[in-house]
Amino acid sequence: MHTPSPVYNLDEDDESYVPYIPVVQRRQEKLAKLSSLGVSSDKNNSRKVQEDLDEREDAQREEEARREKARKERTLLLEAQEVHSKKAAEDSKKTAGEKAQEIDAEILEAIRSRRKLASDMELAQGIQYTEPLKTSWRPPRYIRERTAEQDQKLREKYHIVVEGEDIPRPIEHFQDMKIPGPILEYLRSNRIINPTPIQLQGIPVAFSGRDIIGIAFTGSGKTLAFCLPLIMMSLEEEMKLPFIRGEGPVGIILCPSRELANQTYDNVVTWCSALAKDGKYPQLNSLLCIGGISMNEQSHVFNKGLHIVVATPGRLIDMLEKKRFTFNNCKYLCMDEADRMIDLGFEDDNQRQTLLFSATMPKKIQDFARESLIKPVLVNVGRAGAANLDVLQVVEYVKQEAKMVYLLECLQKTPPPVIIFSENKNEVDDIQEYLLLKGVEAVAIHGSKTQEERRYAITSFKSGAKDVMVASGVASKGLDFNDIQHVIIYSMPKEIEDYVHQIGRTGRSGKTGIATTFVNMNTPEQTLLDLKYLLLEAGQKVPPFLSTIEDPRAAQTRSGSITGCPVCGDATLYYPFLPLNSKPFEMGASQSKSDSPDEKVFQSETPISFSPDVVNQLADRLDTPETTPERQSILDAHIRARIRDELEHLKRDEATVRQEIEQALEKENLDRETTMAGETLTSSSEEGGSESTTGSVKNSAALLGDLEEIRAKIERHQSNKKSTEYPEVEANGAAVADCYRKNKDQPLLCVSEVTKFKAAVDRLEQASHLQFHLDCYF
Ligand SMILES: Nc1ncnc2c1ncn2[C@@H]1O[C@H](COP(=O)(O)OP(=O)(O)OP(=O)(O)O)[C@@H](O)[C@H]1O
Repeated sequence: MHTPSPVYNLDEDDESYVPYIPVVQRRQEKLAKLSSLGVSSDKNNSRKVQEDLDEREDAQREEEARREKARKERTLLLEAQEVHSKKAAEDSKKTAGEKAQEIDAEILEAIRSRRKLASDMELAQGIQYTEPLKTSWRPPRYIRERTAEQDQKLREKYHIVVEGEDIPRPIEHFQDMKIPGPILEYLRSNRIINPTPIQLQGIPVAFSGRDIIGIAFTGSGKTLAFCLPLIMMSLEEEMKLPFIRGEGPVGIILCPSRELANQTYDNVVTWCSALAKDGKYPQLNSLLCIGGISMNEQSHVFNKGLHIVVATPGRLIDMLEKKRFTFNNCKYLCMDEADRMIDLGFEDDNQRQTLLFSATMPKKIQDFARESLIKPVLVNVGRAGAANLDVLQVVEYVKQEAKMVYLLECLQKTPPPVIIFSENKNEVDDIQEYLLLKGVEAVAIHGSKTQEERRYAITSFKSGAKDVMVASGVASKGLDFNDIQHVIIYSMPKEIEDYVHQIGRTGRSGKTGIATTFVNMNTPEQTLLDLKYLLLEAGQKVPPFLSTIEDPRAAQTRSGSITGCPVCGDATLYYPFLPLNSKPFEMGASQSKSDSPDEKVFQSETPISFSPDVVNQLADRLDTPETTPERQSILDAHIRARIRDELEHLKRDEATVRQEIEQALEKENLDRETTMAGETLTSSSEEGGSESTTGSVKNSAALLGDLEEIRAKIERHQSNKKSTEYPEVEANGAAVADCYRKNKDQPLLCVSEVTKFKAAVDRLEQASHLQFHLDCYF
């Protein structure tokens, strides 16, 4: 059978025929459609976005232009004010401690980031010198044969403190230092006969090729201590093989100001000329390398070999960059007033001796220097940063608007020459102008004056043609003018080190001088505190407005984080360095008796406490007393005078206390008798009869505790065998103990009497403690 073939009706459904499209294909088509729709909407979107962006860019551009315009219109002053107020707002949120920490961190970071005093070549080649420079100098035999104890005795005699390995011996006479005869003669003709303490230890150290950190007070002869070794080293080199053009320098002395460099250069030239004068020794050539002068003027020096360069950092770096000279032969680098380190980036690989000298040297710089130098010797005459004791320091409160007028009055304290310091250049000009108007022969010097003006000011003042020099900080470091009688600090510098340098322009090389400082509301409190401590340390009078300033850090002392006595660490005592009852110098009528700071301090019942800094300063001071026996005796006299005053006060106090105690006891007995009599008379049950008594007396147990404490103190005081050497203190102690014993069995004292009694004993203990240590050390 035949199966019919399928019939397809092609015509019928032709129109409505929809060919089959697989699902996958359909989905793809749909997706394509959707995505094409999407693209077009994306296109629309992106156009929109682009427009937005353009708009935004335009707005930004406009804003930028507006800001630029505003920036141009704004003065620097406004910007500075803004930055300042922003910083002030930030600062106000910080505590004093945080601020101090920040400053410390900044200093440390600055120091850390500086390279050590090694040359580029040394650093690149990894060369590290570990031994000091070798020199041919040796002290005479009799000095070499001295024992270490003898050396130490000599140092003690001159109050020199040394630190370091294998320290060269001190030498008491210039002749024994093997200094050439012509120089010795020249020094003698200028009344430089015997070395000062910094010289008698510093020069042998430098002659031996050792690195040195030399610290000694202002005007104590540091310049000679570092110039002489360089002259000797140059002489030796020149005598070995004469220098020719392009050779040298042998050494360099870096100074912080042009004026100081000039002065040091003059000294070097004079000493070198004295050396060459009789033809026995060659002429050594020196170059002054400072800003503000044309180096071509010194082309004659460049034409010969160069031995010594005295420079300020900026010009020196400039000269090195221009390769006017190199450090290929440089063996000696000295930084005068080295309380700021600089990095010169030497490019040679010479071994070199480094010397740092200053009257003030922050501990951090000392530490850094010790790390950077090779087996350095620290020669310390007096505490770094301490004021020269030959300067009488007077601090006066003068209102800002009254300063100028008072200045005239102040100038009459001494005859000329007088230096007036101000921190502000405009103020320097104003003061000079005012003085000139008043007929005072005054010159002025500050950083904005031309080199010619600066030179004129210095020379006319030095020669005595002008009586007064008004100066900004520029002239404060190192400048040595003849016999300045009086330094007036018109505006107190912020840094106490600067103050030390400024007052140090007077009282030089053993002479005495006066420094008057104006302070007022504008002086920052921290500066005033530093000043107060410095005055205390130097045994000077502290005016009332300074003595009442509280040290915020003192709270730390009270909280026990700082020990009381810097010598023995007795934490039970606050260490009132001195209650200032003495007047080492009488300064006429500048202060009336009624507002004497001394009384104010003494009246205060709370012991004076000191900041860590001061405690350290005191410790340093006790460890490193002053230089010469004369200075020592001045210091001793001041301190002893104060202690005597303190003891007098104590005695007076004690007598009053005793009298008051007796009166209190009498009153007590009387009250008791009256009460008892009243009780007997009334025979009533009233218990309020003795209320007046019980109200005024302290609980017996507590009182006994107080008395026990007093007794323990007195016993401790008396059992201190060494204190028996001080009969005054001892007698006082005995008197108080007696008073205690007398009242021991009748512990019904008024609370206020006990408090007074305790305070007297405390003060007695402080005084005896103080005297004990001072006597041990001074
Ligand atoms: N051995 C000495 N005997 C007497 N006078 C000296 C002696 N040495 C230096 N002098 C004189 O002492 C004065 C001060 O010296 P110098 O300028 O070197 O002091 P300084 O310690 O560098 O002071 P400053 O810290 O202020 O720079 C100078 O006039 C100097 O001539």
